[in-house]
Amino acid sequence: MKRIRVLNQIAPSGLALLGEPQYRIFEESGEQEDAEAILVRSADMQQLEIPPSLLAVGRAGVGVNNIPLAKMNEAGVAVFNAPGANANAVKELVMAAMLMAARNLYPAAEFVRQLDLNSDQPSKLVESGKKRFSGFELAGKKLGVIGLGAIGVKVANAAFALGMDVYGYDPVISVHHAWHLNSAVHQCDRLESLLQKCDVVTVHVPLLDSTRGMLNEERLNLLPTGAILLNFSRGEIVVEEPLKALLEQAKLHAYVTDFPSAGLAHLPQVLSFPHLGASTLEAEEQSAIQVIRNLKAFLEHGIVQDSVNLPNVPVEPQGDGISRIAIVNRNQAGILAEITETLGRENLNIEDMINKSRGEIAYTLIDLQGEVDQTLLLRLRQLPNVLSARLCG
Ligand SMILES: NC(=O)C1=CN([C@@H]2O[C@H](COP(=O)(O)OP(=O)(O)OC[C@H]3O[C@@H](n4cnc5c(N)ncnc54)[C@H](O)[C@@H]3O)[C@@H](O)[C@H]2O)C=CC1
Ligand SMILES: O=C(O)C(=O)COP(=O)(O)O
Repeated sequence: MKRIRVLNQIAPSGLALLGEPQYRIFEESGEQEDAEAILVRSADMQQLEIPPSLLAVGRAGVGVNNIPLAKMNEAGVAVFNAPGANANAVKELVMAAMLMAARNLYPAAEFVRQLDLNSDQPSKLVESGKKRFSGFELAGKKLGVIGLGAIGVKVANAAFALGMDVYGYDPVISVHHAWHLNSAVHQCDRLESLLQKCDVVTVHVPLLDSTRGMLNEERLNLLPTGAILLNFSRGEIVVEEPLKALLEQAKLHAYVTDFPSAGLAHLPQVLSFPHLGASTLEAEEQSAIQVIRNLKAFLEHGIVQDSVNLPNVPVEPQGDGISRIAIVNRNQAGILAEITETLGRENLNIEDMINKSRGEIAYTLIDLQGEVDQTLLLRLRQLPNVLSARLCG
């Protein structure tokens, strides 16, 4: 039985794929030492102790900044996410946010909530108040999309359909996403040129060392007066103090974010949501199902698909009588020879073997004739550059 620890609420339709008797799902931290896999959404795992039994982490969503990736690499633990699974949910919220900000919908609705509609002439109150909330149309305005991945491409295409003139910045765009981007989207080679010209700017990059504080004082100051900034990516991508100053000086029309902060949330030009981007039934189900399928394929057969730290190794298992060993190792010269030598000493005949690397880490999948015992796995784990070794199944 494989034990799966769940750190956040995961869609039941996904968890249903991990049925008994093969799997047992638990939440309590007391049993943590035994978990072979952890399922998580946004719970912070940075300080979590990694149990020696852990083989994999599944993030039912996209962002993995809550997971200590370097620590996972060092422990030979595979980390999976669900690329694209919640992109439509985020796109729809971003479009709603853009419209809310351009048409001042939140303060307008608040105004109506406070009106005395039982008065003699409620329509007079409505009509006299509405001029305070006059907004602008999106059609014909320039939208800048920073990060053209699963979400950015959908936002760019939807904005184009609304009649916006769309600019995109992504120096490392994938071929897959480039194929799906409307060809009318203008390409910006420099972030600065996008910021200078766009009336609305939306950011869709992952939180990495290279993107933390990417929208700093110098860059924020390039935004045209009256611009709207949307951040449904991560709070840390925008530097708060200069943004606050621009909002207080009314140089920006609005900041709409999914990541509320004490320093900004109280400002009238700020509209904050409680990290709602992926909180739809559809996105929650799709994310859970997608990541759990990949997690199962890894635990049961050593197959790697959509991992954020291991290379893709989509090799189906062979027939009966074949044992499969999965090894996560440092990507260093000589390690394969050490592994095959260790197997040779046990007279084990290799049927098939694949080794793929990704940065500092490599993954080796070996199909063998016959039985594999715990002593062999222990010997493999003791090799200096082996991070984890296990028998699949
Ligand atoms: N508010 C919410 O509930 C959600 C927020 N997110 C956030 O949105 C982020 C993006 O999600 P996806 O589009 O699904 O990810 P993705 O991986 O498909 O796209 C990210 C894009 O950013 C680009 N990029 C990376 N560094 C860049 C840089 N320095 N400048 C410009 N572009 C850069 C990449 O090339 C890639 O195309 C996630 O990492 C997460 O932080 C994602 C889902 C839900
Ligand atoms: O997928 C992401 O990156 C998100 O930010 C969504 O987070 P959540 O799964 O709603 O906690």
